[in-house]
Amino acid sequence: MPFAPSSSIARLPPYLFNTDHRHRVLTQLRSKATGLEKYIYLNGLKEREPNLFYEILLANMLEIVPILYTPTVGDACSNYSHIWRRPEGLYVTIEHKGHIREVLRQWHAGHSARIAVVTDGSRILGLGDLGANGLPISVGKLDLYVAGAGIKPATTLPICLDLGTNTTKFHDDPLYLGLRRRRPDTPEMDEFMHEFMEAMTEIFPQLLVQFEDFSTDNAFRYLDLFRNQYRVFNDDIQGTGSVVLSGFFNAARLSAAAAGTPLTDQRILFFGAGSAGIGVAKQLLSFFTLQGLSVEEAKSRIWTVDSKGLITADRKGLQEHKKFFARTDYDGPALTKLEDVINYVKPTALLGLSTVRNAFDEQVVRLMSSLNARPIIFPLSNPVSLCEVDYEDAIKWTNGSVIFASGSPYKTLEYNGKRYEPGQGNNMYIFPGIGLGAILAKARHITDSMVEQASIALASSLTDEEKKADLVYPRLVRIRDLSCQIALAVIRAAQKDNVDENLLFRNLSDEALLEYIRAKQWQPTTLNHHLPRL
Ligand SMILES: NC(=O)c1ccc[n+]([C@@H]2O[C@H](COP(=O)([O-])OP(=O)(O)OC[C@H]3O[C@@H](n4cnc5c(N)ncnc54)[C@H](O)[C@@H]3O)[C@@H](O)[C@H]2O)c1
Ligand SMILES: O=C(O)C[C@H](O)C(=O)O
Ligand SMILES: [Mg+2]
Repeated sequence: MPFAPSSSIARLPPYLFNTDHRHRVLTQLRSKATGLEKYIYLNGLKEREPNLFYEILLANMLEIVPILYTPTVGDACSNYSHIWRRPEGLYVTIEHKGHIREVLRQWHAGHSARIAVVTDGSRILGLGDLGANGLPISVGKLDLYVAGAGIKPATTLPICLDLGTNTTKFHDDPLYLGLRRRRPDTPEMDEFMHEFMEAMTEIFPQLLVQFEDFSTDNAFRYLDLFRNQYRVFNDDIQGTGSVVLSGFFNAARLSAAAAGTPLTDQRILFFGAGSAGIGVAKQLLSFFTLQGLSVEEAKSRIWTVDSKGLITADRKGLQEHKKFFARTDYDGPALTKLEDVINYVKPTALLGLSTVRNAFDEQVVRLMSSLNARPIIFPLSNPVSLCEVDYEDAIKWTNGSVIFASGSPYKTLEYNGKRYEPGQGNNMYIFPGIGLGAILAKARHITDSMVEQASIALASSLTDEEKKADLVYPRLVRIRDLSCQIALAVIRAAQKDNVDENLLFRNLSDEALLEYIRAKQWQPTTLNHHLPRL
């Protein structure tokens, strides 16, 4: 009789227990030729061995976050219909209108979701309307909730709303996974969104909803419509505002050390006036008023530019979200070239949220450098292929004086024998901590002051060593600790605003609450999980 293994253990290679499976996984990952292959490999690993996946992610944040998240997640979205392997999240489609509750109820069986990231795929990073291909954005943000804030994986819910797409090439792609139709008009979409939010709240009463990568008009409209009714926030408006304020605050401190300009005398030029640009401008305005400026004084420190040039109040047909910061004090000929705007404004800080690759060219960067001992230049558009200026060029053209943070990651580099370390001004530093704080406090709403306090907590978290290295953001490897500090600030702000339902925290000291938050963070279990499942 030939030998027949009687138990599954016999299927394991004999020396497996003496090898390090983590090492094997990293070796396999690193052998993949492209970012997209690495992305596919990691998501397969997450499905097969979730504990191992999160353990490896936590131990190798700098290497793995840019694969699961920005910039590679942008490639994953662009190609999602072609690389799709298995269901990874929930699709709610416009055809479900009228029975969204039932769709959510089906998903709910066995799931107790606490945080959902919801996109409608209409403005994925700077890549435009990707329709049903947008799901990986929600999946990637939730990977960071788990890794960065210690939210339990089983309580996360990635959602893509498939309302069609206006990118018609997808309608003709035989592999496209979504509905082949154009997006609905505003009244129909509003009806859908109201039904969706009502159903979400009914089926998942504890749920926090993060809106992600909605096109700008809808991003502002649904935030305004829902923020006082449900537990929601918009990451691109509020998360980005909060994270950029933190970096700006630390950058202003560095620029003040070189030029003596007080924080409230900074002159900030926004290149790009969409959900992100205006979200950041509003956050800065609010911060300036906390520093003692009136709203008018604070507004006078901010200039915005869109594809038509400097935004002025006399421009015809200005979109609603651009009106507040439109300048009333300029009546010359339209300023359409960035260099002309810079010569007029003389900014101390230039923030890019425009999706225009290389918009900060050599002339622009040298001009900023000629105006400032240490120019603040933040090219924040994602992914890296849409970034307004590469780090190396910004260093070279300012002879190393630039204070820099980009939306997508850049590597540390050497220039003239000195080491330079870039900042990454990405909302990934903020949303995990806001979510963690809001969930623990059982906050009914996400208030402005919760978002603002998150920003201040992040800005204040630089260590002495990080300050010495001229950093404007803390190192990403500390994200779990940073998320605890941000969550603490968010909980305290929720208490002040009386939106917290978990009243027990009110009696705890900051030290005790911080300890509690730390203890609540989910950890991948380390027992035996490095063995493949049989
Ligand atoms: N770093 C981060 O954390 C972060 C967060 C959110 C968004 N973003 C990035 O910011 C970018 C913009 O996002 P959004 O939601 O505001 O998009 P959006 O489409 O609403 O805004 C883009 C803005 O740029 C302007 N613009 C376009 N072409 C221009 C040109 N040639 N000159 C000047 N202005 C021009 C548009 O008029 C618009 O005001 C995206 O790339 C997104 O990935 C980054
Ligand atoms: O997703 C990111 O990397 C940041 C931001 O939310 C964006 O839309 O670009
Ligand atoms: Mg986004």
